[in-house]
This record gives sequence, structure tokens and C-alpha cells, in this order.
Amino acid sequence: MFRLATQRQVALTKFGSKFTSVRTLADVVAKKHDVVIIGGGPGGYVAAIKAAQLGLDTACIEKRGTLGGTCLNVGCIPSKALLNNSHLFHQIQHDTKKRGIEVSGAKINVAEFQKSKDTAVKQLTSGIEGLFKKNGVTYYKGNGSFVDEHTVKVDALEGNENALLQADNIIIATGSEVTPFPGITIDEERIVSSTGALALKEIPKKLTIIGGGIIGLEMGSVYSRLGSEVTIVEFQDAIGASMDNEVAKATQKFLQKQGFKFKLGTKVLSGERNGDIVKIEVENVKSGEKEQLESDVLLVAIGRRPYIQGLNAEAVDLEVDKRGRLVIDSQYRSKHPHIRVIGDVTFGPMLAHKAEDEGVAAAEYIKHGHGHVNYGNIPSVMYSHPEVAWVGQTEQQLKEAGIKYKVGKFPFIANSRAKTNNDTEGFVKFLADSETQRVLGVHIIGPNAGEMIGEAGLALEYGASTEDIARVCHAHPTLSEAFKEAALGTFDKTINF
Ligand SMILES: Cc1cc2nc3c(=O)[nH]c(=O)nc-3n(C[C@H](O)[C@H](O)[C@H](O)COP(=O)(O)OP(=O)(O)OC[C@H]3O[C@@H](n4cnc5c(N)ncnc54)[C@H](O)[C@@H]3O)c2cc1C
Ligand SMILES: NC(=O)c1ccc[n+]([C@@H]2O[C@H](COP(=O)([O-])OP(=O)(O)OC[C@H]3O[C@@H](n4cnc5c(N)ncnc54)[C@H](O)[C@@H]3O)[C@@H](O)[C@H]2O)c1
Repeated sequence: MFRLATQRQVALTKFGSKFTSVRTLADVVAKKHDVVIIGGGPGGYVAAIKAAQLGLDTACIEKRGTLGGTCLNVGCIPSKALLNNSHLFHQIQHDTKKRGIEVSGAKINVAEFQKSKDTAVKQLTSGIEGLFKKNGVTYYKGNGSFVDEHTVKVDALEGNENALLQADNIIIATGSEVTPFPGITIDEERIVSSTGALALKEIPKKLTIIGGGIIGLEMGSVYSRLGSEVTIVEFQDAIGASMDNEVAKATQKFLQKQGFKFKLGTKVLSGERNGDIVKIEVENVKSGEKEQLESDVLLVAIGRRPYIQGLNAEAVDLEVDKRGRLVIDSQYRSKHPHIRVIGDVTFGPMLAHKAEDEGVAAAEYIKHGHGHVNYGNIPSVMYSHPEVAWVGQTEQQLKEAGIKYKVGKFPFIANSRAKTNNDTEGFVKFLADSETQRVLGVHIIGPNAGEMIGEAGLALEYGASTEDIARVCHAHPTLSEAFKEAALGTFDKTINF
């Protein structure tokens, strides 16, 4: 603890009125930490725990009131709770009879359905507070903003104390927010973002979704299973954002079988709410044909953008690129080497596990001067049913790079465990270097694809060849035998198909 320098007191008077309510600025005592982290999402909270474990005096500032960021509060966790329970409901309704299980009268109690999700969220977010205590991380509840290059002020949430923090190192992990659609006002009731879509009080009869990316397809899956008529309006000619083209097409097919309607190559011109109805006007990009679509709920899911509001990044003159991302070097350093940036607010895929791994690496850079994230090996998973998961390169990327590759594929219809489970949709697809058989990419549509992709990640990380994988004994009967067979298929004949 030490008294603030006079220069800093002067700087402070320029900022937020809330903070200046802390008696007289001249008397403010700043708290000193080795590391101050702004943002308590997967990037920030993991960085905080790791830094504390490395013996650094660490503080984390979070303004939401709960830890876990977008992912735990309004992202990964609530969406997966809804996906899991809606899948169970759908199975009870449509998938039990052929298994000799007769069930009648299944119905959704929306309030309980939502409560189950909220319980999972609460348990996990409060669990992080427990982890902070266990690891000795100081938690400040409030908005963190720069005063100068080494000073961050905390405008506390009600019931907490404002604070001024002096830090040797600062990690910015302020995440992202929904990208708005110009001219369409989100009210989180009838015109919703993913946040509103996670908390609907009624199941919409018709749900229109702008954006055929991961959020659109996951939230579409939830409500389609609960009985909504789901229409996806996507600007591109394909869904699934960064999926391998063949996988994106197969994904579209199975979703169509589940009742999804797709309007691809379609531009949204305008949209508005009229009472309980939302109308949008769309235009086919090629033909120019226009159409009106009406629904009970419109979900806007056209991506997310970096979030730095309230950070006062200007005070330290941080560089921002055209897409609003904070600019860093390969060690997460901004132009001020002691101010690092991780997670959604900077470069790379907007994924929780990417943010978490950067959190660990940033803490290690601070303590040891080295850290590690392999950006060529970050898995993606879409939690539809069947799941879609991929890691490494797509066919289109390999073609573009002029890399010669071989494809090995194995369908789940030929896998014994998938058969016993009556869950045979999809395939495993390997892309391997045509000379060395080194694994370049793995793309899976199938039950538990999200778990299976971990094996592909290990193979990629250790530079395995497809023969290495095919010679590893995989248990029978398991879905992972399809993984082994697809690897085999890149250099030899598959056994079971
Ligand atoms: C519906 C949905 C589903 C998703 N599902 C998945 C999934 O299944 N798997 C996956 O990997 N990813 C998923 N994501 C993406 C994932 O949520 C993000 O990639 C991840 O949360 C990014 O972590 P982060 O720490 O960078 O940022 P965030 O999680 O956004 O956390 C940033 C935190 O910083 C706080 N903050 C911001 N500014 C300040 C400030 N000035 N002072 C104090 N606090 C501040 C914010 O309140 C926020 O809590 C999903 C996203 C959404 C929206
Ligand atoms: N399971 C997961 O890992 C998971 C789940 C949900 C979200 N997320 C992450 O959250 C982020 C945001 O997800 P998202 O689905 O909003 O973004 P996204 O980038 O995955 O998909 C957005 C889609 O909207 C389309 N689009 C953009 N502008 C459009 C327009 N004007 N009209 C019609 N379509 C338009 C894009 O072509 C794209 O297909 C992503 O980075 C994603 O990785 C991950």
C-alpha cells in the first residue's frame, strides 16, 4: 500500500464521477498488486488463478456481478444446458418408441426448463468465486478503467468499495458483445440476441434467425426440438461459418431433416416488431427477389465484436484495429509491454477454451517470460445433435495453400456402438499430408464429436501420422473406432466399411 503520486491525483480528477465520491482524491490509498486483470470471463478468471498459482499477488476486476463472463453467464453454459434438455425432450417424444420404450404426455414446463439452466449457471459462476478464494485472488466487483499505464480504478458495484489499483502488470480480458444489425432494434423480448434467446418465456411458434453461424444453429436446434418452426437467413451460400465445406453441407442436410428451413445467399433489408409479430424483408442476393418473413421471435446472430467500453483505453493510447480488436504481439503485449490482452477482445477465434489457454500463457509470460498456445490446434464444436467438431485445416484451406493431401472417411452407420445406440448420423473425416500422412485436419459429424475431437487435437499437437493413430488399439465397441478407421482410410483400406 502507498500514497498516490500527485500527478496521478490530477489524472484521476478527469475520470468518472462515481470514483471521485471516494472522499478526497489526495487521501486515496492505492492497493498494489503484481498483476491486475480486467474482466472475469474464461480469459480473465483463468489468467487470475494461474497468476496466483505462480506466486504473483493477483487481482481480478469484474463488473457483471458474477464471474465467468459471457461463457458462463450468457454463452456456452446456459446454451449447453438448453441444448441438452431440449435434446432429451425431443428424444422422449420422437426416439423412444423404436427402442421399445413407451412414453406419453411429455411436455415442456418453460419456467422449470429455464430454472434448470439457471441452476447450472449459478453453481458454476459461484464455483469460480470459490476458486478465487482458494488460490488467493483478490476479487474487485466493479468496472475497471485505466487512469494511467500502471493504475486502474474500480468503480464499484453497489455495496462494494471503489478502489484504486497500482499494478506492475495488467491483463485486459474484457471480451466481446453482440454485433448489432443496423436498423433492427434488439428488445430481448421479440427481437433478441443470444442473451434473450437463452431466456425466452414462451416457445415461439415461428423463430427466424439472422445468421447461420454457431449461435444461430445451436439456438435454432434448441427451439426446433421444442416445436418452433425455425428459419435461418444467411448471407453466405453456406452455413457453419468456418466449417469444412463438405461438413457444412452435411450439417445443413441433417438440420433440414430435423425441420430447419434455410434461406442462404439472402440479405436482410429491414426488420421491425409490430406488437407480438416481427417482420423482416429479405432479398435473394443472386435473383434480387424480395420476400417478407413473419415470426414470433427474431434472433439476430451475425457475430460478436470486441468490447472495450468503459475501459478508458484512450488514457493509455492502446491500438485498436479496423475490427475493433486490441492490437498485440505474439506474447499478448500491447504497445506497453506490461499491458497484455487476451480472449475475445483481441485476435483469434472467439472461443472460451482459446481465451482460457491465453490466460494461462499470459500469466506464464509474466512469471517466466515464455508461454504457449498453438493457434493451429484450437478445436471448434457445435453442440447440435449430432455434434459437429473440427480441428486443424479444412479442405478449402489446404487447396488454397497448395498442400497435397489425402482424405480418409468413415461413416457412423458402419460403427457398431453407433448402431447399438441407434444414433448413426455423420462421419469422421481425416485430412492427411499425402506424402508423410501427418494429420492436417479432422472433421467430425457425429454423436459425441465434441469429446472425440480431443483425440485429434493430441494427434495434431504431437505431429502424429494417420498410421500412428490407426495402429493404436481403440476399445470395442466405441464410437472412437470410427476415428481409428477414418485415419486408416487415408493410407489403406478401412476394415468395416
Ligand atoms: C450464446 C453463446 C454461446 C457460446 N458457446 C460457446 C461454446 O460452447 N464454446 C466456446 O468455446 N465458446 C462459446 N461462446 C463464446 C465464449 O463465450 C467466448 O469466446 C468467451 O466467453 C470469451 O472469453 P473472454 O474472457 O475473452 O470474454 P468474456 O467471457 O466476454 O468475459 C469478459 C468479462 O469482462 C467483463 N468486463 C468487460 N469490461 C470490463 C471492465 N471495464 N471492467 C470490469 N469487467 C469488465 C465483462 O462483464 C465480462 O464478464 C459462446 C458465446 C455465446 C454468446
Ligand atoms: N459452440 C461454440 O463454440 C459456440 C457457440 C456459440 C457461439 N460461439 C462463438 O460466438 C461467436 C459468435 O457466434 P455467431 O454465430 O453470432 O457468429 P458466427 O461468426 O459464427 O456466425 C455469424 C453468421 O452470420 C452470418 N452473417 C453475418 N452478417 C449477416 C447478415 N447481414 N445477414 C445474414 N447473415 C449474416 C455470417 O455469414 C455467419 O455465417 C462466434 O465466434 C462463435 O465461435 C461459439
